[in-house]
Amino acid sequence: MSATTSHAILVTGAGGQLGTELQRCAWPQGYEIVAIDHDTLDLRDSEAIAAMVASRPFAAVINGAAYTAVDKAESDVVTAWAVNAMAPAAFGEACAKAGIPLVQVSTDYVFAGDRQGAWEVNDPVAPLGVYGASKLGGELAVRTSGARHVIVRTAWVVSAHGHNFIKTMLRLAETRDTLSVVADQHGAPTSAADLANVLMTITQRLVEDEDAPPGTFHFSNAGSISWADFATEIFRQSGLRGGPTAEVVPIPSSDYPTPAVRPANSRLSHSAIYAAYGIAPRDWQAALSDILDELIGATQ
Ligand SMILES: NC(=O)C1=CN([C@@H]2O[C@H](COP(=O)(O)OP(=O)(O)OC[C@H]3O[C@@H](n4cnc5c(N)ncnc54)[C@H](OP(=O)(O)O)[C@@H]3O)[C@@H](O)[C@H]2O)C=CC1
Ligand SMILES: Cc1cn([C@H]2C[C@H](O)[C@@H](COP(=O)(O)OP(=O)(O)O[C@H]3O[C@@H](C)C(=O)[C@@H](O)[C@H]3O)O2)c(=O)[nH]c1=O
Ligand SMILES: [Mg+2]
Repeated sequence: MSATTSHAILVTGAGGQLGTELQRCAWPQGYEIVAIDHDTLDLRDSEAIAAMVASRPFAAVINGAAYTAVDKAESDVVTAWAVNAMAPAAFGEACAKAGIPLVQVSTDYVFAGDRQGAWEVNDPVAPLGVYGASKLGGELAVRTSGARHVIVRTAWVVSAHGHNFIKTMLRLAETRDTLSVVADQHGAPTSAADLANVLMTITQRLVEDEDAPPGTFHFSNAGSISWADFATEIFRQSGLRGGPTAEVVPIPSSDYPTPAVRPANSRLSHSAIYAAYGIAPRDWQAALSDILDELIGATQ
């Protein structure tokens, strides 16, 4: 730790979308981000998690890692629960012992998506698949761990890095003229960079202000669209940059069978995060534009 560092923040998922962006954030002076990847710490190892948290005087932990392969989780239940539920439990226990706050990230997939309107933080959860259920297990473990904590549920995370819907669409468009995309699942995308900034703000508050509001919050970019709408705008903005384009054919989910069932309504209300932290998201189109600037280059 350098002489000027007073707050070391342990971040998991260093190689993932969120972990990458957390390392790119403009953290305030005095903060040091200790970002660890899968090779450094396997989250299936609860004892290794405890040892890592106790290894130096961290000021907070952000658990940005997760088992995010939604379909694969359906047939890899034990690993999904180990990473998404048991690891947060181990972080909760270790953070409670160390007396430091834990920031956990969760998902819209804890909801069944069977109602209209945006989901509020206290709405009833009823995950449709193993991924959502295991993430809910992680939420419950953190809530009951005794650690001071914030849980941020987000949705449809995208960035210029890692695996995500934008990169999949651009890759498929390289070889196909038309793409069939589901039009009956609604939500809003979330820029991993915007989410990282939100988690930075909340973590800083938790570290510096013991009265910072704990609990569960929702964050995504602003808007309400279907995956087909998202794909259409990806190709419109990609085309403006000379990038790949394809015609999007809207289809029902029944025409795109997958092992895991996805919620029809993933819209997340921002009222709680605004009330507690004054955080209001920008529109998803602006966030998409920044990501395509990075992936393809700025508009000519
Ligand atoms: N992606 C999305 O659309 C959404 C994500 N979220 C949540 O946001 C958070 C961040 O997601 P995102 O950045 O997109 O996820 P990514 O899939 O991009 O990254 C997850 C990271 O977790 C790591 N990881 C997985 N298993 C282990 C393990 N056993 N030990 C150590 N590390 C492991 C992965 O490493 P490796 O690849 O080496 O296994 C990867 O670097 C997660 O909590 C996720 O559940 C919520 C809603 C939507
Ligand atoms: C590639 C493709 C996907 N789809 C559909 C499948 C799915 O319903 C939707 C999005 O595809 P994805 O593979 O990105 O879906 P998925 O991996 O389920 O995305 C989810 O990931 C987890 C980690 C979360 O927490 C969620 O918020 C959500 O972002 O688009 C098509 O209709 N056509 C296509 O060509
Ligand atoms: Mg996926």
